[in-house]
Formats: sequence, structure tokens, C-alpha cells
Amino acid sequence: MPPSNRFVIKVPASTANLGPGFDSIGAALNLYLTLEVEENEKWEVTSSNLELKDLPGDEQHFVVQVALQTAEKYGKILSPCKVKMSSEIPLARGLGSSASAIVAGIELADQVGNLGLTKQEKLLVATEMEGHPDNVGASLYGGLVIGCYQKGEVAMMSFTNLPIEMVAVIPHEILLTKDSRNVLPGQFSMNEAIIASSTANVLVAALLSQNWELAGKMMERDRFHQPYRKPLIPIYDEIEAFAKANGAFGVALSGAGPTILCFIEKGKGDSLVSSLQKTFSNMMVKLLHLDYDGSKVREVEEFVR
Ligand SMILES: Nc1ncnc2c1ncn2[C@@H]1O[C@H](COP(=O)(O)OP(=O)(O)OP(=O)(O)O)[C@@H](O)[C@H]1O
Ligand SMILES: N[C@@H](CCO)C(=O)O
Repeated sequence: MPPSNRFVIKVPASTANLGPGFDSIGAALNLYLTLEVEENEKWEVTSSNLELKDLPGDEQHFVVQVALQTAEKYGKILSPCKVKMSSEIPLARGLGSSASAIVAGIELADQVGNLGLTKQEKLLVATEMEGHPDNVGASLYGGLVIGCYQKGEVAMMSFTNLPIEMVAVIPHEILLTKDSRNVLPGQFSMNEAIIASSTANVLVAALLSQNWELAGKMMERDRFHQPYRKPLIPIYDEIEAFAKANGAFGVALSGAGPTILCFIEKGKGDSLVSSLQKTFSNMMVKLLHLDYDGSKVREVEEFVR
């Protein structure tokens, strides 16, 4: 345990892919998973969130399992804690809930086990667990991230100060990532791979040079996953057309879906939220901003009663 034996871990949500940047591009969002942690005689996880309430309340909890595995990797055994968890990130909706849980578990292990991990080390552990760096990279570093996981290494860059807002259209139904990955092809021809990766390259160039119109066009032209996943989200095309007619420069499936993320220039999101909410009243519609801080750990004197 650190000098103060009570601390708070705060991890942002994320969106992944942004169209063609499959398993590579991510962005941190201002919805948070928060853990209040203190020493305890056994592992105990509680939550007042409806979605998190049914998860295990002991060391079988996913976040604790991640923490224990991380500590074990570095030859440490963690002393047990009481964890009070709250989350603004809806589960299994494409907003990186599992990645935020992985990052929270790694931060928990680092703090309780005094592992002294660097961000890059945390990124590698998180990527090995998640399989790709897009969501975990965004949750750890904040901002827009572009990463590549190859030969046991993660190469990633994070960018800040993008003057954009996002409007998330979140269906009530869950879609597990593993089910949404099952509909993807196992292989691409050389020609398809060239088209798909060149589309992603132009997306990156457009985002970084703030050419929003071109970025939106590339999002729509993704060949890696959206064409295969759209049948799972039949309302996708309707929402895309509506959002574009109401100011969005681009629309993409958020992560593995089913959330649809509409990208819009800074300051214009509020009016898109109200028009989307009026027309698609059976969905949750939320204005989101980029988080530029990534995961944070704060030591505190008093918070758990
Ligand atoms: N805070 C949490 N605590 C424990 N388990 C969690 C937590 N958040 C997510 N999970 C686990 O992750 C599962 C959802 O992961 P999944 O990868 O399917 O969706 P997602 O991460 O929300 O979406 P995406 O990966 O497309 O952004 C949940 O059903 C739950 O088992
Ligand atoms: N890149 C991942 C994000 C969800 O884990 C996917 O689209 O399946």
C-alpha cells in the first residue's frame, strides 16, 4: 500500500476504430469508471450501479482478477482491499467498459503492490490482456491515440487539442465484443487490405490536419469492420444520414458497437443532441468530450465510511 492507504482510481471510457482504424485508433471520452480503494481483511467489491451490482463481490471480480494477475506478473502478492466502484460507462455498448476495467485493475495492482510501473509498461500489460491497444491506450493516456501491437511491443502516440465533440447514440440492448468480432471475416485479400489500410491512413492524416470533411468521408468508407457489423445494428444507416444532415462531419460505429458515435465540430454538439433525441427517443443520446488526462490515481484522507 502507498503512504496514504486510501486512494481513488479514475479511468475514462473510450471509443475505438473511428471507422477504418480497426484495433488501432482510439479516443478517450469523458465518462468515468471510479474506484475508491482502502485496505481490508479480504477482497470486497461493492457498487451502487445497477449494471455493476450483479458482478462478483469478492476476488472473482474482473477488476480484482486483472489486479492479481498484474501483480503476479511482477512477482508480487497483493494485500486485499475494499473497492467501492461506480461507473458512468454503460457495459457492452462499444464505449470501452472492459478496457476501463482492465486499466483500473492495473492501476490497482500498481498502487497496492508498489509496482512502480511506467505508463508504457501499463500499456503493454493492458494490451496483452485486451488483445489490441485502441481502447486501453486511450483510457491510459487520454486524447486521440494511434497504436500498433506487434512482436510483443506496443507503439503508440497520443494527440491532444482536437476541437471536436461527439454525440453518442446508445441503444439499450447490449452487444458483447466477442459476438461482434465473430461476424468479421478471418482473412482479407491483398487488394482489400490495401484499400482498408489506405483509408485508415488518410483518416489519421485528415484528423491531425483537422480536415473534418475528409475525416468523415474516410470513417464512412471503412472496409475492415463496419460493413460486416452494420446488420447487427439495423438503425445505423438512418442515424448516420440524420446526424450528417444535422451538422455531424462524420459517423462511426463506436468500438464493437452498438453505440453510434457522431463527430461534430466543437460548440455544435448541443443542437445535434436535441435533434437526435427528439427523433430517436428510444435511444440514450449523450454529448461527449475528449478526455485528455487518461487514468488517474489520487490519494485521499477520507472517503469510505
Ligand atoms: N467495471 C467493470 N467491472 C467488471 N467487469 C466489467 C466492468 N466493465 C466491463 N466489464 C466486463 O466487460 C464486459 C463488456 O465488455 P465488452 O468488450 O463486451 O464491451 P465494451 O468493452 O463495453 O465495448 P467495446 O469493447 O466495444 O468498447 C461486461 O459484460 C463485463 O463482463
Ligand atoms: N477494436 C475493437 C474494439 C472493441 O474491443 C473492435 O472493434 O472489436
